[in-house]
Formats: sequence, structure tokens, C-alpha cells
Amino acid sequence: MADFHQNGNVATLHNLRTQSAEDMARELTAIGQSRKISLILPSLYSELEGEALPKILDELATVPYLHRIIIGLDRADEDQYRAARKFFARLPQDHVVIWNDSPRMKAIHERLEALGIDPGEPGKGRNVWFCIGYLLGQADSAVMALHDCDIVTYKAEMLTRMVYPLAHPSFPYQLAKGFYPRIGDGKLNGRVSRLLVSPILIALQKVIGTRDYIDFLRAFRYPLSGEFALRIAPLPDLRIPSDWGLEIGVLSEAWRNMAPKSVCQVEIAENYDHKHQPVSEDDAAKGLSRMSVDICKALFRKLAADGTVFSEEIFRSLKATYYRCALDLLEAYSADARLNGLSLDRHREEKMIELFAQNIMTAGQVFLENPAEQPFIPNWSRVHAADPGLTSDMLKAVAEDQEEYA
Ligand SMILES: O=C(O)[C@H](O)COP(=O)(O)O
Repeated sequence: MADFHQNGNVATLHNLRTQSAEDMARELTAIGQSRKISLILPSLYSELEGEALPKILDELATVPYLHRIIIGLDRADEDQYRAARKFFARLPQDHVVIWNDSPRMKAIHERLEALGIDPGEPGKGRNVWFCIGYLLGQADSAVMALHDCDIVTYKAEMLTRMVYPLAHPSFPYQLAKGFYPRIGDGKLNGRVSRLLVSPILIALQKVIGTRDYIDFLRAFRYPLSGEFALRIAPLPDLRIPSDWGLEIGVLSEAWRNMAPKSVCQVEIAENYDHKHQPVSEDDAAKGLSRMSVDICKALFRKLAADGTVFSEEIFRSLKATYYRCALDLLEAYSADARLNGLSLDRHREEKMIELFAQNIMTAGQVFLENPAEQPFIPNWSRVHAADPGLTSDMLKAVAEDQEEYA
């Protein structure tokens, strides 16, 4: 049973198990008549062949209140795009598959490049960015929800609980961020969240002092959750990183652009499990190691943009402080796991902490060496200012892809 604790920074909406998801979905169906709710699914072609996505579609097929589902498809060739169209065809809702690698979408990308507002390397952030552009181009939704495609414990209720506080007219929220515990195979998961994000936020506060931004991030029970919903109004001004810093990037934008009172976090599941990536100790360009570098870079850039001065000495202190804080938290995770009959491999987790400590220095180095790097994808307001016809041409490109490769 959940508690009902509020941290005072961000409203926390718990699941007190007193309201049925079916009742909520019924209400959303009525609300959805006037406030259209759309869902974005950033997907890799490989996820269509995994165990999670087919079950996610079974659940989504039962959702009565969705106006449109926008699937951003990455790393697919022509045959795979056709296969993806068939795969998603069983969704009863209006839906579209954006083939990000199609010649037409590549031409859109080149047009952006020529204008100097290139959305960067392929990645989840860039995929989501194109989907947001498509959604804005359609101009008919009031609420956007987004979740990953690798959730093996997915239930339609997760979406319902996430969307409800944004769609319901009596709530004041613009952003709802999902939270839950991550447990699978008798283990405590969420390795990057537990072993990097929580301790680095504590360490940053010790090294650079109190910052409202860090307080804000620390208020989230699962800052890395890939499940969030936004009202459409703030979307055109959202600047997101193209890489794994997406989740932290969205929270950072919420902190910059929204009143704290308009942000909430919602308990969306009793438990969450997904496809686990390898740590990739030997290659910082892959797996959780890459994710940790991207997250650190996103944090450092936002703090720098808020006036924090970084130097090599600061990153060295941060690394040492982080290491201590992470080991202290590991003690707590280990006790929590034991109390709940879960296993936790302390040796492996300490090794991960050592790797993340090293990656804090790597991210710091990259940050110091590239002060002029454009860290975020330009927002859609900027795209519109630079090329007012681009969004409608993108919608046309997607429609023509659908027709040509039917
Ligand atoms: O949220 C996280 O910490 C990362 O996505 C890794 O999650 P995992 O340890 O559950 O694979």
C-alpha cells in the first residue's frame, strides 16, 4: 500500500487503490470528446520483435479514449517499415508510423540541416522530437502522453493514471511524470536511477551548493522514467536533448518554463520491468555507460545555463563526493532489497558506481572541451520561425510514405 507523502516541491499523486482504472478510463473517454488525447511511442524496429511490444499493443487496443497514436520508427529499412505498418495495423485507434529513415524524412532532415537547426544524431530524443513535430502539425490534440516500447509489465492503467491529471479539467497540471518501483526476476532494478541520478544530485548540492533546479529534480521519485504526459501548449517551446538525456531534459525544461504548481508526478504502476540494457563497462558509447554520460552532460549543461561555473577541479570534487554518496545509498538499497526478499549484487553495483564515477569525469571533460556545442534540439517554435512550411511538408512526407509503401 502506498503512502501519501508530499515533498512540497512537486505534487505527488499516489495510487491509494481506491479508484478503479476502468472508471477513470470511462471519464477520460467523455473528457476526450473535447480535449483530444494522443500517444507518442518512440520505437526501434528491433522492439517489434521483442516480447514487450506485442503485449503493449494488446493493452492499448483496449484503451477507449485515445484520439491518435503516433509511432516514431527508428532503425528500419523499407521492408521493416512495411512490416511495422502491418504490426501496428491491429490498433483500433487512428495511428501513424513515422519512418524516420525514409528518403522523404531524410530530405526533411537535410532541410533542417541546411537551416542550421539540425536535430542531431539518431536517438530516442530525436525520434520523440519528430513525433512532437507531427503532433503539433496535426493541431488537434490537447494532451500528449509518451511511454517506452520495452515495458514487459505494461498495463493500460499506466496510461490512464498518467493522462488523467492532465486531461481532467479540474487539475492544474501541464506535465505529469510517472513513477513506480522497478523490480524484476527477484531483483531491484533501475540501476542508473538508483546508482547515478540519486547520488549525483546529492553530490552536486554538496559541491556547488543549493540550487532550485537540483531541489526540483530531487523531488521526483523516478526522474528517469520514460513515461510522461504534457499538455500541448508548452510543447512548441520544449527543447530536448537528442540522446539519453531526454528524460532529465524534459524535467529541466519543466523547471525552466513552468510553475512548480503545474507539475506533478503520478504513481502509475505497482511494479515496472523492461528490457535491460548491458552496462557496457568497456565502451562508454554504449549501454548504461553511454546513458550515464548523456545524463551527466544534460545536468551539467542545464546548470551551466543557470549560471553555474564548472572547472576541472569541480568535476574532480564531484566525482569523489558522488562516490561516497553512492556507496551510502547502496547501503540503503541493500537493506531495502533484503527486507523485501529481493537480491542485490553489491559487488556488481559497486563496480557500476566506480564506472559512473569515471563517466562523471568523462562527461565533465566533454563539457569543458565543447563549450560552444549546441546541446539541445531546437524547439518547434524555432523551426516554425525558420521554415514555416516545414511542419506541413513533414505531414505530407509521412502521408506519402504511407501511400507508397502500403
Ligand atoms: O532507469 C534506469 O535506471 C535505467 O533505465 C536502467 O534500468 P534497469 O536497471 O532497470 O535496466
